[in-house]
Amino acid sequence: MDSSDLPGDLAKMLVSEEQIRARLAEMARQIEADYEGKDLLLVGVLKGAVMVMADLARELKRHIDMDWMAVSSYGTSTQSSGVVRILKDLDTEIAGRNVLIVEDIIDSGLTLSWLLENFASRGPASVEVCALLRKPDAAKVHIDVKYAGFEIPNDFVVGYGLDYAEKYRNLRGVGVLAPHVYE
Ligand SMILES: O=P(O)(O)OC[C@H]1O[C@H](OP(=O)(O)OP(=O)(O)O)[C@H](O)[C@@H]1O
Ligand code: HPA
Ligand SMILES: [Mg+2]
Repeated sequence: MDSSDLPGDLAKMLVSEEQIRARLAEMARQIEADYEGKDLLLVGVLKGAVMVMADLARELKRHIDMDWMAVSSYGTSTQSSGVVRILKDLDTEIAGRNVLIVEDIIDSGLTLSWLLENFASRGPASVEVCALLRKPDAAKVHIDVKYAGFEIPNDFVVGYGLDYAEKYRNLRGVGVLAPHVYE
């Protein structure tokens, strides 16, 4: 599906399915090299990170464990509420583990800053972040991202896991949502 399948809803496409696939493959090679010989637990942040997790995990040619945390701060808005709610906690203990948090996007950074603090208190061996998208101009807090896919402008985007009011997550690429949809 591309913007022509959703006339009017997307102002423009930003990152294509093919660009995402190629970038995730590059990131997977880096991750394989950095964690060679080490245990690795991928933690996906539901729901947005479902697509990134599915594609990144299948690119990795090594054993991994997977777990999920569900948090939400956007709800049906295009602005972060600033309040991160845990909807589902991890199923596994992360004490002593090498954790790689897998995210679709770092926007204000509030979700990850909260998650990193939360995880630090559980005594992991290491915690790093892998995010497909990042909006440098929207950052309210600085997040150290070890694996970053694409830097994008400060517009509300949808697709490849990212939603507006739960819709558009199934688009294969990422595009800017046309303002008339939410204004
Ligand atoms: O850097 P931030 O400004 O905190 O924004 C990033 C977070 O916001 C989105 O989640 P959302 O709260 O929309 O939940 P969802 O993944 O279920 O859509 C996205 O998936 C990130 O987790
Ligand atoms: O631009 C965005 N789009 C969808 N969800 C989001 N969550 C944070 N930023 C965004
Ligand atoms: Mg959302």
